[in-house]
Amino acid sequence: MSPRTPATSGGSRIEAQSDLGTLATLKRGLQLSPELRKGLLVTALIAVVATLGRVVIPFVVQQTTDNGIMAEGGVDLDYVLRAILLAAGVVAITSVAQYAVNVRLFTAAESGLATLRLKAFRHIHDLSVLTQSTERRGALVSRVTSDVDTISMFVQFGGLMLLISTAQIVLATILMFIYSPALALVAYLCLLPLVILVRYLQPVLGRAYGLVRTRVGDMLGAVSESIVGATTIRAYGVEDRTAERIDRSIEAHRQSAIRAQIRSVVAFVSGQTFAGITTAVVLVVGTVLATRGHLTLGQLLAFLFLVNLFTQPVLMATEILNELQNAVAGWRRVIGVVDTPADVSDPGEDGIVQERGPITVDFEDVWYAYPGGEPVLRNVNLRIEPHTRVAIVGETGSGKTTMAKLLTRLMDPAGGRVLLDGTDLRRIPFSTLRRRVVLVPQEGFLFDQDLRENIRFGKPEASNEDLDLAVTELGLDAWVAGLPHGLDTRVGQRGESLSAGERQLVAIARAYLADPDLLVLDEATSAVDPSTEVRVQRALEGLTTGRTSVAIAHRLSTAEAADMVVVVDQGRIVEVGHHRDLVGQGGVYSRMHASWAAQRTG
Ligand SMILES: Nc1ncnc2c1ncn2[C@@H]1O[C@H](COP(=O)(O)OP(=O)(O)OP(=O)(O)O)[C@@H](O)[C@H]1O
Repeated sequence: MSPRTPATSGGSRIEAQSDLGTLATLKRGLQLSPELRKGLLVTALIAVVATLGRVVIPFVVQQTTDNGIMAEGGVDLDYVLRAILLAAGVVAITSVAQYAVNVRLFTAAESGLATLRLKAFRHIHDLSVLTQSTERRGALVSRVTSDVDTISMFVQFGGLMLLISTAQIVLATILMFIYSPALALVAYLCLLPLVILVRYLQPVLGRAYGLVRTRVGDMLGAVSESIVGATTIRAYGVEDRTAERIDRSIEAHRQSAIRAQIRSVVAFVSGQTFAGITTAVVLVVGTVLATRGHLTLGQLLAFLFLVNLFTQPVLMATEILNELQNAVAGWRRVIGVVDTPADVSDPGEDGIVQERGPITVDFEDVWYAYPGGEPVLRNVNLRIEPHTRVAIVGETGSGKTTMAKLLTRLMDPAGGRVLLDGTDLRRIPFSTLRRRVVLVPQEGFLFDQDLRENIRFGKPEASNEDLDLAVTELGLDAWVAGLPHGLDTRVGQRGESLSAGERQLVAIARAYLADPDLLVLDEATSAVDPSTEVRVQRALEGLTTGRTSVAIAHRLSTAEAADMVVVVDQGRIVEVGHHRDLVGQGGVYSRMHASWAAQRTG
């Protein structure tokens, strides 16, 4: 990429939904959940058996009427009895078959959708932090929970109905044409408007249900954001405004749901009407044909049953289409996640595995721009030798954190390369990279477990002895001993029962246990009390000693203690050197340092 063209890179957006058509969506959905396809043919065959039973009943009615009740020489009771027994047997077989179809679909649906959930969750983790942040967390959660549920509902109910209905229509049609092609044609003609209506309503319903799914996502997004940000909301007394936002999203969902339901009710009622008309017309035409001798009484009765068998699925079709549209909308949104390309991809086995040891870092003509924005890093060239403590300083928004994100490969540069021991980061497998490079963010995330497990995140296989040793070496033993249950003290959700400074200590201990070759530190800006500050500084000292480290320094005391200070200004490196030398140069750093020193003494 030419350095002169504004470089935009990183984070592909998570699609609100994939733009695949209905059939393509179903195909991709089945591809993602192979369990849904497995054994489908057998299930379809059992469904045919289940339907066969339903079609046999009108046939038995016709036979019983024509050859039993209307038999020449009076009612043939023996014949009627045998026919009833046959019908009972068929009903029993039908029930067993229907049960089997249900269970098979149910099992396939649950297994297939569990796979889909798993794929979606894994993929969300593969996406860069930038891509993830294009969507609110709650909305992402809704994609793997409620959207997948709509698919499940369709596969379990709609799928069954679809299989049975198709078989029912085919078998009923065959029997109708055998009895009377003319009357069968009449029935078909009557139902034609209904088929046209269903085709017209399908896209309308699709759009309506797509909107409902989007609104569910919005609603969950608003609610989860308000829960996560509860402290800030309370602190600024903006509960009313937040409640209004949630009310609005709930109201928008209510309206879209009602609109979709009204459309589906219209579809259902029109279906009912056409079905009624069909039965009436068949009855009238059938009676005329019967009186003229073209149809027996038994055939006419059977026809009425068959018309019912025929209209039922067409009626159900609107409901099945509802569910299908709902499921397709859900599928599209899940596929939108799964098919978002991972912009930061793991080279895996094709990558270059590196041994642990002293590490050299190079930024080679690195450019970066957040999607749609101006470059925030331009032409960055930097070499960091092994065992060097580097402090990156600069005004807020100058691009320091962006450098850290590129260095830990949370994002890839738009231009240029970041190299570890001469190898492009993009060619190093994640497993190697995560072992060699560790980022200590400003606010490390603590899980609702005890301190021990939180620290162990740095190295899951670490023993309790390793943990105790790490705590002692970092000079944290006195602090741990002062906690109610020592290392077994629970930290609460996101570490809320610890102070900001204590959370930093846990993050430092975690990184120490991980023992990386390169440490990237985003220095915390939150103020902590003096005694914790001393502890944090001591622990940081222990953590960075003998290691290559890059600290995004918010306190210039960190820069004073560093081996090398890198000064960033508006996305460019403007000065590099030791604190001592830079202060004397009268440049950006010396001005920053002078104002910082004045603030401290003032
Ligand atoms: N996710 C993002 N999307 C779009 N722009 C971003 C994003 N993150 C940062 N920026 C922009 O990129 C520029 C550099 O940001 P960066 O976080 O690297 O600055 P910084 O020097 O670390 O600032 P600070 O000292 O305040 O942490 C800023 O102008 C910021 O607004």
